Amino acid sequence: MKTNKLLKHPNQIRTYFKAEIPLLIIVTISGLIYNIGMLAGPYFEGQLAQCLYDITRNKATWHDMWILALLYVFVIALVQIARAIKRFGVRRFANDISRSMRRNLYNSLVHRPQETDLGSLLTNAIADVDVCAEGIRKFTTELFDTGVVMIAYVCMLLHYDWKLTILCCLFTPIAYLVANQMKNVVTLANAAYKQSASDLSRMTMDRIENSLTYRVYGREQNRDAAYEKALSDYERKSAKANLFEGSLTPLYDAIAMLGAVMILYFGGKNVMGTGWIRWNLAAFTTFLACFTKLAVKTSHAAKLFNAVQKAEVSWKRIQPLMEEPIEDDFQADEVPFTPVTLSFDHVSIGSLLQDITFTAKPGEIIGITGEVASGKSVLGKILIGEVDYAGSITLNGKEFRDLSENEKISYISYMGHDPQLLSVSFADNIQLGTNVSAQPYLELTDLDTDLKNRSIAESIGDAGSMLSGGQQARLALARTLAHARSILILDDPFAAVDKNTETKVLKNIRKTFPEHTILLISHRLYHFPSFSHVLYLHDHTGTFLTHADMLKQEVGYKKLFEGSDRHDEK
Ligand SMILES: Nc1ncnc2c1ncn2[C@@H]1O[C@H](COP(=O)(O)OP(=O)(O)OP(=O)(O)O)[C@@H](O)[C@H]1O
Repeated sequence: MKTNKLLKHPNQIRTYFKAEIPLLIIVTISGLIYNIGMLAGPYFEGQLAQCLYDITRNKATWHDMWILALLYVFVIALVQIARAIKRFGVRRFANDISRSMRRNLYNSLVHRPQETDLGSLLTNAIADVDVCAEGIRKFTTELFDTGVVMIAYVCMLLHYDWKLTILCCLFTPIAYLVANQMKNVVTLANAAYKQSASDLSRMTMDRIENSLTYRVYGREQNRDAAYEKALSDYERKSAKANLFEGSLTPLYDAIAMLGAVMILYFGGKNVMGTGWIRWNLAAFTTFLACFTKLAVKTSHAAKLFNAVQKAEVSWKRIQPLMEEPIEDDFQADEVPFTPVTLSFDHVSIGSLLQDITFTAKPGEIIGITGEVASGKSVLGKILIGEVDYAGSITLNGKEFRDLSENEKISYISYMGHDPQLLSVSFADNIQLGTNVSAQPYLELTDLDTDLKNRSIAESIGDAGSMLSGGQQARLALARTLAHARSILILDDPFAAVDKNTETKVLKNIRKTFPEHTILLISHRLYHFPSFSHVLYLHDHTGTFLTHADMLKQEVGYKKLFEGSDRHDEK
């Protein structure tokens, strides 16, 4: 049934079935009515044939025939209604499963530590969800349309003549074994065909990409000959693969239908009164019709297993991605501000950084700097739960790793390297669906000057494509500040901003957030002298001092600081 709730235990397939129990009951009932009702076809065909025979012998009338025909139409109509209900139910069931899987998958992916390529992971995972849902739909359909109906047909056959049933059904496993043997040949032919197709497209790409080189070096003729050879190979192999594949079903059907010869012979004897059992014409016709329908169904039985197999492969890929849901209805903006003291105590991140110890108090700005790739950004990402660490990090004495997701969110605001702007207006990018007023933050980040002739309701283009790098950075900063929590982590917020604007914005930040704890990661150190302390990352560790002391003690820091100034003078 349609649900907007995230399912608990999303990594167990039964979870999705459990959520759909009412729908499954409807599918089961309508599926049983439809598939058992399928027996009505052969039964009425037999009765009609018998009735016709009886009319010729004056044992029945055309009126009887009419009644029988009407009854037949009525029963078939009922069966078809059940079929429609079942089909609708199965579709709905598969759609619901697809929706639940997508919701849970999306939820676990957005709460996952940053993946290297989340986009392609999500694309592949969604494709797998589709295969899974389709597999479940096909399995449910085939379970009734093939599984249940086959059992019903076999029961019907056994009821009429069990010896003849065994005899004629013997051909089905033989057909299956032969088809299975053929399958290996078909698989080999298909593999050769796919290989040939891939060789051909590789050669085609090579001809297109390197045509100039081949022409300049006079190798075109040689390439033409090789291409012709690959083309002929492709034609031969594709014809072979198609021929084998196409012959599989007719061969299966031909062997399975040999059972019909048995029915004609032994069933005929039953009608003549010299067989194992006494039959009238109706029994003979019903038995034959039932058998032909069963033979056709058995040739589809493999579908049931194929559907499951395919879905299983996809499920195995997405299962590890399905994590327990995290409900997103938490509103961090509603949590009142509390001044926070942040302490790092002998924190290490693998071999990248060791023994980082410092304390940042409310109202302080800590400048974090270091050489390229020294781990500045990774350090900031610890506090958004993206990076594992050893040692201890406390917020007002509470261990960071013991906080719930929501507690972490309510303490920390983070602005990373990538502005991650949405393709909406200036205002919407800042507000993010909340009631916060955008204008003060545009002023705070000096964006209001840029917006003199524009409206804040104007779109910023695809992910901010209509803004300069500096404007993108300041808009991202405005958004972070509009949702400022106790600790602000700003990773290179002024990378694309000129010095004057940087000075102005920093002054505004100090004024607006006097009690916040701010970690400012930067390559540019103009303002570091005014910061409370500096954390300088070098040689896989960090030194924490005031700017003045750092200048005296760390030559590397001194060079960075002087380099920053010189760079600015240019
Ligand atoms: N979780 C992690 N554990 C260990 N190393 C990591 C982790 N994540 C990234 N790294 C590596 O750490 C190195 C430092 O990355 P980081 O982005 O923190 O550098 P940075 O000091 O911010 O550099 P830049 O000045 O270029 O911005 C990179 O080589 C990166 O591949």
